[in-house]
Amino acid sequence: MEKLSNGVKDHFLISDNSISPSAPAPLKQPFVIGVAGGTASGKTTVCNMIMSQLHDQRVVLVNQDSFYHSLSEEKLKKVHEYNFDHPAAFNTEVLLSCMEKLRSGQPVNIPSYDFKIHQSIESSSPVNPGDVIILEGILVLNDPRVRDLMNMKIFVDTDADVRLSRRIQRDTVQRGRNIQNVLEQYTKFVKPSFDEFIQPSMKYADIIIPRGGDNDVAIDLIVQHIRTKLCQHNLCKIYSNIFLISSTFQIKGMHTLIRDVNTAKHDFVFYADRLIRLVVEHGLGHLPFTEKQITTPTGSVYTGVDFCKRLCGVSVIRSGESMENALRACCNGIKIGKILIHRENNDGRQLIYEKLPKDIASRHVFLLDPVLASGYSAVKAITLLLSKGVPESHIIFLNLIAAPQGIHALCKKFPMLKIVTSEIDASLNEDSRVIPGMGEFADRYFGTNNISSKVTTSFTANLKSRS
Ligand SMILES: Nc1ncnc2c1ncn2[C@@H]1O[C@H](COP(=O)(O)OP(=O)(O)O)[C@@H](O)[C@H]1O
Ligand SMILES: Nc1ccn([C@@H]2O[C@H](COP(=O)(O)O)[C@@H](O)[C@H]2O)c(=O)n1
Ligand SMILES: [Mg+2]
Repeated sequence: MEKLSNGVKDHFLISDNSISPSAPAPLKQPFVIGVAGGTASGKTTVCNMIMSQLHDQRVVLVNQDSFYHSLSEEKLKKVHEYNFDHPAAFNTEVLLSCMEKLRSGQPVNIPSYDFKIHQSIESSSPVNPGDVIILEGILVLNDPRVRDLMNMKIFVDTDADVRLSRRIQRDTVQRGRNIQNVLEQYTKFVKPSFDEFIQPSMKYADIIIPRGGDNDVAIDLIVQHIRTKLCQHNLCKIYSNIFLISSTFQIKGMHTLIRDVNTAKHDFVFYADRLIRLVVEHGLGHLPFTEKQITTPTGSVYTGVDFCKRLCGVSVIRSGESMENALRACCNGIKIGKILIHRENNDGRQLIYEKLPKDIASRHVFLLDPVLASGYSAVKAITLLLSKGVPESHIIFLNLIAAPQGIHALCKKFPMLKIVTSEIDASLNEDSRVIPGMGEFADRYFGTNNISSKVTTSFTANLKSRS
């Protein structure tokens, strides 16, 4: 890929939506990285290294420097009294608007800045959006509005003496300064502003890179992480507690069958069971474990792990009951509780019935419901589990299909909860049903398509009389 500053190789058009927990996620969002650090810490060097390793991706580099206010004639006369290291030196409104446009897939005109004349020059060619947007600058982690745009925040942490000596060299060679100017500016503005604004912004970084471009290990790890994130669904980039099983053609094939309106009950059950088993196995992988050593028949010692034993399942009646067999098959003798939640209208939910293990507070709980739609029922179920003393971090919600609306609702309200799902669907329709979805899961699994409402009514009445 050609080296780009404020540019990108190819035009790449994506949906107009921005990532926000309330808006439905578009199909593909660029991954935004912020790279901050003191002057001459090696930010540009680190960005160039990341870009060269991501040569097969469309990467756009945006410099915060491009958004410096141009100095007026009056200010130019007293340039030695101007603080270029203060947040007010930047036109952050324009920076935000350019970043929003790039994030939503629109090309933008980013100004170029000339350090010799302290003026910005309108860039003639538009910058196209990319798969990855890197925003680099001394103060990019200082303003919360700018930080909120980022999926990954990096701080390049290089020793102050090293930075000063590099700055003297760079500014005298490239930026038309003399040593006297550089030292005066450094003492008067650069260092005090570093201490007041830049250094304190380090606490917002996800990754701190000591020694900047010399730190190959850090750069490799960052690139690896970006590659992983680029393959992920947008919602997995936003929330760290949603786990989407990696798609394979087998999984896609099973989804094709269970989603097909013409699939007969027998096949629906067979393929739904296979998918449920995969989700359950994946969910089990999120349990804590302890190291265990055993002796094999050869007399050798094998160091392995011991499964977590304090578990239980809780199925949301009726569809969640379809997942019980898979859980029992994986965890012999596991206790399984039940919850029945009645849907009153689109957003109303009433808890009708609950039967939970008495000691549920001391167990890790697998909450079972094959479809996560609006999330109202799941919120009700999780709230019940929390009221019984189950720690939020001990609840793993297993489902086959999740709608973005349900994911936003749960992940925002319960950040410690884990959700394991096999596919994330596009949206909900006006009846709050998942689309494309697979229709009424319980009816298709239990073969109650025609008698569903009668069964549910009598079943609900029966359970009410039991409780
Ligand atoms: N690891 C390094 N070793 C030696 N010189 C470096 C190193 N990293 C950066 N430099 C030099 O230091 C100066 C500032 O680096 P740069 O990456 O532009 O910093 P920043 O973007 O943080 O101001 C440049 O002249 C660059 O070539
Ligand atoms: N006209 C200007 C504008 C900025 N500076 C200095 O540049 C530094 C930021 O750029 P880095 O590449 O070092 O991150 C900043 O510390 C300003 O002091 C300038 O000297 N003249
Ligand atoms: Mg730079």
